[in-house]
Amino acid sequence: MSVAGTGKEPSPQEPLLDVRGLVVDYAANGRRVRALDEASLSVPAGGTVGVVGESGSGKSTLGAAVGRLLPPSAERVGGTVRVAGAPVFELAPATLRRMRRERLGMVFQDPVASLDPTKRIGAQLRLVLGRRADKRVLASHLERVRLRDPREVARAYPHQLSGGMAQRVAIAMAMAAGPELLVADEPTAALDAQVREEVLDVVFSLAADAGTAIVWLSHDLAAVARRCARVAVMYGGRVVEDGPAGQVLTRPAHPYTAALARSAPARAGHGARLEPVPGRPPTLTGPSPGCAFAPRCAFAVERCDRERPEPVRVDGRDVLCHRVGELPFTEPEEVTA
Ligand SMILES: Nc1ncnc2c1ncn2[C@@H]1O[C@H](COP(=O)(O)OP(=O)(O)OP(=O)(O)O)[C@@H](O)[C@H]1O
Repeated sequence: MSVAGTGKEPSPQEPLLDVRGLVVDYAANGRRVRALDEASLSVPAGGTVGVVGESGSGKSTLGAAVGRLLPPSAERVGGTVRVAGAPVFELAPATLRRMRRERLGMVFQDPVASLDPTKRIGAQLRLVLGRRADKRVLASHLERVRLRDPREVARAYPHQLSGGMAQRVAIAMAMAAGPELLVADEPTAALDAQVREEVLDVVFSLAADAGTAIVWLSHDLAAVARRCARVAVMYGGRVVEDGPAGQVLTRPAHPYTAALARSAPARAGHGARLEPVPGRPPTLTGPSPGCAFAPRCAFAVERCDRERPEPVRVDGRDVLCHRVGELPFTEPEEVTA
C-alpha cells in the first residue's frame, strides 16, 4: 500500500505474505491480553525479513498467526493474513492443511518439542517427503543441513541428538517440501554461538537455493540485520519500523529501534535480558490509545499519549512515530561487530 505523502504506487506484484492490521487477544485467567494491536507486515517471494523486538512484543503470536497456529486461548479480533493471496483465517480445514504442507515451513526455538519422541528421524522425515522416499533420499535431505553421518541420524530418536543436531533435523523437515515461506521463531536462541552461526548459514543458504522467503523472529537486531534484507521492529504488538536492514540498524528512525540498536545482545552478555531503555514493555488489554512506546520514550510529547501513530514513509522505511524526521539519532556504535 502506498503510504501518505510518498506518492509511491503499490507494487503490482502481490506479496507472498501480507499481514494487515492484525489484532490478536489472549484470554487467560479472566484477563485479556492484546498481543497484536494492528500488526502489519508484507514479505515478497524469496525475501528475507527479520522481525525483532523485546520479549512480549508479539513476535511469536505474529509467526503463529501466519500458519493459523495460534493456541486455543488466542482470538483473532481483526485484520487479515494472506499467504500467496489466500486468506489464511478464512480457509476451510483441508485447504489450510494443504497450504501449510505445500507453502509453509516452520521452525521453533525448541526443536525437540517439534519432533515426535516415539519415531525415528527417518520415519518423521518420510511423513513430509512421502512414503516412497528411500534411504538415499532421506540421507540427502539430512546432508543438506550439513549433518554428518546422515544415515545414522535417520535411525536415531530425537532424544539421541544434541540441540544443534535436532535443530538441523527440524530445519531439514521444514525445508523438505520446498516451502515458499519459512517462519523461524528464535530457532537458534538455545544454541551456543558457533553452532548458532552454522545453523544460520544452513537455513539462509538452503532458502536462497530454493527461493524460499524467510521471516526470522528474534531478539537480536544486529544478528538479524546481518542476515536479512529487511528488518521489521515490533513494539506493543505493532511493527513500528520496517525497512532495509542496514539502514534500520545504522540509522534507526524510531526511538525504540534506536534504543534496541544501542543495546545489542553482544553487550548484554550471554543469557542476559535486554533492557534497551528504562521501564518495561506494556501488557496491553485493548488497543493502545496512543503510541505504546510513549511512556518509555525520551522524545514523547503530549500527542504521543493520545493519538495512535500511523505509518509514515521516511528514508525507505515505514515508521510509526509522530516525531519521525525530527529526531536526531546518532549512529549506534559497536552493533555491527
Ligand atoms: N498463551 C498465552 N496466554 C496469554 N498471554 C499470552 C500467551 N502467549 C503470549 N501471550 C502474551 O501476548 C503478548 C505477546 O507475546 P508473544 O509471545 O507473541 O511475544 P514475543 O515477542 O514472541 O515474546 P518472546 O520473545 O518472549 O517469545 C505478551 O504480553 C504475552 O504475555
